[in-house]
Amino acid sequence: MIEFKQVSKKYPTGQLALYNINLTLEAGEMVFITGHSGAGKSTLLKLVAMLERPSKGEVLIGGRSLSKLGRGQIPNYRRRIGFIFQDPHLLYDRSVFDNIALPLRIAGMGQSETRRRVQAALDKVGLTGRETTFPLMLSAGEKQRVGIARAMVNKPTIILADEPTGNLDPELAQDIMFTFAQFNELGATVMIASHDHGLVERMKKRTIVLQKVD
Ligand SMILES: Nc1ncnc2c1ncn2[C@@H]1O[C@H](COP(=O)(O)OP(=O)(O)OP(=O)(O)O)[C@@H](O)[C@H]1O
Repeated sequence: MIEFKQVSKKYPTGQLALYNINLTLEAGEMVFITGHSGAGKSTLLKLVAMLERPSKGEVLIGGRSLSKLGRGQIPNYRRRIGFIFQDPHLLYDRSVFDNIALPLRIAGMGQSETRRRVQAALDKVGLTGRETTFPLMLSAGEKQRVGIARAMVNKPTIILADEPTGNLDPELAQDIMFTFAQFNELGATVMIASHDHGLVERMKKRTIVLQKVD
């Protein structure tokens, strides 16, 4: 479902981030991407999200090369993707509800459907009842959960997470990984970049190790 065919990525600075990557993920799979700092984990995820483009080779989703997507099709494609970063970048002057509702409002969704979807997302990340709370009142783990709910509220078919537990203590980190596993069980394809080897091992999922290109 997600395929990398002989993909290399060189940044305009001349830095080669990925070299000749071949990789196939089945629809509904959950994989971890590990490797040392600078090995290209973030770059790999960015290529799937079309935040970067390959310098060589191609990335295919459902058999279709992303290079064939017209400019007008890119927003629609991105709506199928939930991207979670190490820092959830919440809006601090908006409530938990409004933070999670943001992608739906941007997509022009009506109020009652928005409310229903936000409630469902809150429920999935275990934050029911916190809708009116402001981010400053939340713990680091709760903030990350709000970020996850915001990424999930559009019901993405692909979830990309870049070091989503980097700032969290081990117990919270494990919790967050189980939350991703739950979304995976509901059918989403999940790719998580992490350098926490212990945590990745405990999750017992396929692990792809990237080597730094010299
Ligand atoms: N926008 C950019 N411009 C130039 N070089 C970049 C850019 N982004 C990443 N790189 C370089 O590409 C290589 C791979 O970076 P990337 O962030 O993908 O690795 P990573 O495995 O995610 O690293 P980390 O674990 O430290 O986040 C590194 O050498 C990095 O310096």
